[in-house]
Amino acid sequence: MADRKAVKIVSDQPDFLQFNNLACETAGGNVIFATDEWFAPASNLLKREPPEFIASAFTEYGKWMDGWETRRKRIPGHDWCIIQLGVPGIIHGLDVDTSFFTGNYSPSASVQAACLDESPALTLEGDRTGMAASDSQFEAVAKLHSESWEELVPVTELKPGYSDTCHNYFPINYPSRVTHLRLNMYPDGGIARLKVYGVGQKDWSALPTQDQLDLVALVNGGVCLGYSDAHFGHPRNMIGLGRSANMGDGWETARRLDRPKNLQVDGKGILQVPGYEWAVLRLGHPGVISQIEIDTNHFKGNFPDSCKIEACHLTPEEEGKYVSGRWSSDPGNKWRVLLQPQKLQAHHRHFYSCDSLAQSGPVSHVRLVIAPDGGVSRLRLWGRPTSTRHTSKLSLWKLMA
Ligand SMILES: NC(=O)NC(NC(N)=O)C(=O)[O-]
Repeated sequence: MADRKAVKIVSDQPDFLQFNNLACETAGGNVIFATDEWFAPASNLLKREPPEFIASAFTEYGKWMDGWETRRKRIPGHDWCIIQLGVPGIIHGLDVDTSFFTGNYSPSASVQAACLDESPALTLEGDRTGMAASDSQFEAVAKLHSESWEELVPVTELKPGYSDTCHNYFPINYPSRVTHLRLNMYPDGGIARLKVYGVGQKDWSALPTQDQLDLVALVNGGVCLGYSDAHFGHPRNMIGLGRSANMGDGWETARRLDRPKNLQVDGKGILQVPGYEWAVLRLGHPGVISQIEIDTNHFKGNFPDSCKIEACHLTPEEEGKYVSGRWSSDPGNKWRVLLQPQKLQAHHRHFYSCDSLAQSGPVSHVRLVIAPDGGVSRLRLWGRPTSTRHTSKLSLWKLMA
């Protein structure tokens, strides 16, 4: 399976890679305009799967490439595209990934950001035949919606798409909510993927307080802050849109090596094992949880035997203590059981309503514990936001050993 790739955290990788990809097509990200898409469409930038190279693949336009690739420019100007984020939010870092673009990568790029009320009504078309919109045409349309596009990344040289140079990481320190990005290539060329790492920011004031919603959903500002293991799939996948596409679209740990040689179960049929795995998530807004869904979709020979959920309410300052440095798996004994240990089934949606939940107060963080290991495709925490606002300050992400 192409995207079932081990998430191996290498120490020189930036912390921001742990946040959500707000531009991913599976989160609703969309390219709304590109100056030129001769060799390969800009929508490829937002694909979830890692870039591929197929040596024998050609189209009538040239070599098939898995990314956005424009013509060799023979007229003034440069190429650019506009991306509407699937989830508007605060951006903490970018990866301009040039994988497999070697003799045809874009030598330099810059990125601009805007917070637009709605998508610009771009009727301009970048195509494979004529010349696309000029900068002045674009400005005329975009300025109707935004005073200015802010520079997130100045014009910067990119590295070519060899396996050891393809990731061009840019930490971003920009405190405002972003809805759209403009990616500029100077002057032309190819970029495989644009990953936009950050945390969603929802306008909670517009929401009737009686509404129940999934408080941990990516689109509602949920974010994974720590985990014990993510060998096959990152826990952030659990808060993605809709049901999971495949096993790669979920949280999957490696098999624990401390499993007893002969397994035993207790009276409830739950395996007696010493080890477990965990993931901590911060809700988009503190709230009272009244229904939980744990979906093991696609995990058939590798679903966890059991799970439980703990929860707590932390202020941003308290959170800072646990997240700055290393997230402690036991933040000052603040965890309280929300869902008692439950036996799980393969490839199944498990629903737990208020009667099964052990507490009713407002919570801001949860810890999903699975035993001994395995995969969970989705976690949904349905509830009502409470009036206290959790200002999500930037959480420095660190992995635990
Ligand atoms: N061999 C190539 O990749 N050539 C060209 N690109 C594609 N995709 O065909 C080019 O000129 O950059």
